[in-house]
Amino acid sequence: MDPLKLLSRATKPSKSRLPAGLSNSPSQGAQASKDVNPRKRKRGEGVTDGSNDNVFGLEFFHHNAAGASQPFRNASRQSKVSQDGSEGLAAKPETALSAELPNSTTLDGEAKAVLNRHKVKITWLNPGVLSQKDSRNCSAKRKPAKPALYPHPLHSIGDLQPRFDISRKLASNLDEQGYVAPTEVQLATLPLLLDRTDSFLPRSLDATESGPYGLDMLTVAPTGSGKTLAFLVPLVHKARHQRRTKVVGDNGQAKAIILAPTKELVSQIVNEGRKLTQGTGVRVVQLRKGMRLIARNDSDRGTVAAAADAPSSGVRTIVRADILVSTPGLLHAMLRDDEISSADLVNVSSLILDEADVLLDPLFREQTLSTWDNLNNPELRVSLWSATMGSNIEELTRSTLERRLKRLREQHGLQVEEAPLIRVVVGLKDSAVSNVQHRLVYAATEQGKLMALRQLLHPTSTSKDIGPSLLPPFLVFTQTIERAIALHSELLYDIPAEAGGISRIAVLHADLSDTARDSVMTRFRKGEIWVLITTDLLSRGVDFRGVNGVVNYDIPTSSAAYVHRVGRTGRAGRVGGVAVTLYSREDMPYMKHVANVVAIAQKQQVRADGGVDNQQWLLDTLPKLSKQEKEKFKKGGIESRTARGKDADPKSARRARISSKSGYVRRAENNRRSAIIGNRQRAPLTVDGGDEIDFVGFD
Ligand SMILES: Nc1ncnc2c1ncn2[C@@H]1O[C@H](COP(=O)(O)OP(=O)(O)OP(=O)(O)O)[C@@H](O)[C@H]1O
Repeated sequence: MDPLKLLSRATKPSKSRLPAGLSNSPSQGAQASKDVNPRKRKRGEGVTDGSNDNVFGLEFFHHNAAGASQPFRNASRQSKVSQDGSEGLAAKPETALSAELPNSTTLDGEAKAVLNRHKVKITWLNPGVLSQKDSRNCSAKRKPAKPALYPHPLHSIGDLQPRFDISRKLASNLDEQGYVAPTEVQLATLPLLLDRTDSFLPRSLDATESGPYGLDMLTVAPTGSGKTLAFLVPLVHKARHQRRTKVVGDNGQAKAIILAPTKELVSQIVNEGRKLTQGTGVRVVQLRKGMRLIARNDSDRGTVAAAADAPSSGVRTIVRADILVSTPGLLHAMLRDDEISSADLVNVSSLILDEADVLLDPLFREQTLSTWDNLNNPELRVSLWSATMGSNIEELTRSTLERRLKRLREQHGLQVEEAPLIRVVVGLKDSAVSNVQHRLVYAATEQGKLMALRQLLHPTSTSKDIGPSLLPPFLVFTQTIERAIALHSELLYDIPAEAGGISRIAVLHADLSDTARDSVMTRFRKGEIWVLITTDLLSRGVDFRGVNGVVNYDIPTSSAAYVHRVGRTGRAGRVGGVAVTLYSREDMPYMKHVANVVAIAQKQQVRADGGVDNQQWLLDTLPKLSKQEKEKFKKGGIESRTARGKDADPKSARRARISSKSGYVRRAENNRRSAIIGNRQRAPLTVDGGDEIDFVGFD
C-alpha cells in the first residue's frame, strides 16, 4: 500500500461517537455537513429546497422535540417557493417572511428553543444605550438588565438569498463551495449581521436606539466552527450593496478591514474571501508593503492595479480593495508612515478583529487600537471573533467604542449614534474542542519527552500509556523558535527514506522568510509534509483540513493557548483527532491551567460517548498559580527554555536542551573532546637553544 496514503489518512467523520443530542451540534464538534453530505465541491448538488429532511441543517432542527421544527421548515419551503416562482418575490427580508407565517409567537418560541438547544446565547450588552456619564453615575443595581435575544436562526445556507437578499452570485459561490447547513455560529450570527431592520431587537427597545444599519458584536465560538464564513458573508454582501447603490459615493475605496494576528491567517482569509467574491465585483485584498490604496480623489484610474496582484517590485501601484485584510502591525506601520492615511479609509464601515483576544492582548493592542482610531466613518461597525475571550476584552471593547464615539462627536462634530452591542456565545465559553481525544502524558525529563514523541511518530512502537497513536499529518508545538529548530534537527531522520525521509518533516516559525513560510504552508496543506514543528505562530485560526493530531511538546502558556493549539485538529466537526500534551517535572507547577481545560473537554466527552475521565487525580494534586505568576508564565513560559533562562540558570537550561543524548553521555563526550583538543594544543617545552626538555611537574 502507498505509505503516503496510509499515513496521511484524515480523521474520519463519525456520528456514532457522539450521543444523539450532540451528534448534530457544531459547537460540540460534530457539525460536519461536508462529511455528512460528502458532496462538497460538486457543483449544484448542495442546494437545499427546505423540504429535504436529510439535509443537515434541517435534520438538526428536526432532532428536537416532536414537531418543534415545523414552522422553520414551513418558512424554508415558503421562501424557496417564492424564489422559484418569481425573481421579484424571492428577495424577502426576514420580517416580511415572518409576517407570512401563521403564528409569530410560535416562531419566537421556536427560535428560542433552537438557540437554547444549540447552546447559543445572545445578549444585548447596551440595551439602554447609556451615555458615558449616565453609566458612570449608575450603581450596579440601577444598570438595566442585559436582555437575551432570540433572532430567528438561519436554517440553511440556501436561505440566505431569499431571506436576506444576498446576491445570486454570492449564493452560488457558497453553493459551489458545498456549504449546505450553517454551523451554530453561522445560524445565530448571520441573521444578526444581515438583517437590515434589526428586527430581532425587542420591540420596546429597537428602532430609534439602534441607529443606522448594523451592530457591534462580540462572538465567542469554538475553534473550527466556521467563524470565517460568518463574518465574510455579511462583509461581501454589504460591500457589494455599497458598490451597487453607491451609497458612499463609491470610487473603489476600502469598505471593510479585517485584522488577523499572523500572515498565514491573513492569507487564508483572503483565499476564503476570494472564493466567495468570484464574479461579485467585490475585491478582497491582502495588504502588502508598498501598496497604495485608492484615495477619494484618485483621478488616475488607469494606474489602478488588479487587486489580486499585489505589488512586490517596489513600484507603488494603486490598488482597489473593497475588503482589506492585514496584520495589525503592517497596517499600523503604513498608517504611521503615511503610506496610508485615514482619508483613504474614510469609507470603511466594518472592522473585523479575527482572534480578537490576541489582537487586544498587550502584544498587538497598541497597533490594533491605533487602526481602530484611524477609522472615522460615523457608521463604522466593529465585530470581534475568537474561540476564547476574557471579560477584559469585553471591557476594552466597550471603553474603546465609547471613547471613539466621544471623539467623533466632540472633535469632528459628527452626529453619531451608538450602535447596539451584542455578545454571542456558542457552547461552553473558552473550552477546548471535545470531539478530539485529549491526553496528558508525563515524561519526567526533556529526554523523556523526546522519547515519547518518537513513540508517537512510530505508531508500531507506541506504548499504550501515551494513548491513541497519532497518524500524520500532525503539528508539534514548542515554546520558542530555537526549540522548534532544535527539535526539527533532532527528528529530521526519523522518517524512513522510503516514506519520503527528511522532506516529510518541516519547521515553520517567524524567523523564516515569507517565501519559505508560504512554501511550508503549501506543502503541509498538500499533504507533502507530515510532521510540522512550529511555535504558537500557527496556533491561531489556521485551518488545515486533515490534521489528525496536535502534540504540545512544550506546554502552552495559558488555557486559551491550549484551546487554540488543539483546535487545529477536530475542525468542522471531524472526530478521531488526538491532542497530546507532554510534560516534565519542570512543567508541574504550571500544569493546572492545561489540566483544567482538558478536564472540561473530557467531561464533555464522558457525557457524549461514555469515555473515561481518568485524570481527576492530576487536577487535584497540581498546585494553583497566583494571578501574577499566571501572567508571568503567560509572557515568558518556562524560563529555562528561553535565551534569558540560559544566562540566569545555565544548569537548568542545559537540562532543558532538546537532545536525545543523556547528560552523562554528553559529559563523557565533552571530556573526550576537551582531552583531544588539549593534547593537540600542548606544545613541547623548550629551552633557549630550542632543545626539548622533559617537564617534571610543579613543586
Ligand atoms: N457551514 C459549513 N458547513 C461545512 N463546513 C463549514 C461550514 N462553515 C465552515 N466550514 C468549514 O469549517 C472549517 C473551519 O472553519 P473556520 O476556519 O472558519 O473556523 P473558525 O471558527 O474560524 O476556527 P478558529 O477559531 O480556529 O479560527 C473550514 O474548513 C470551513 O471550510
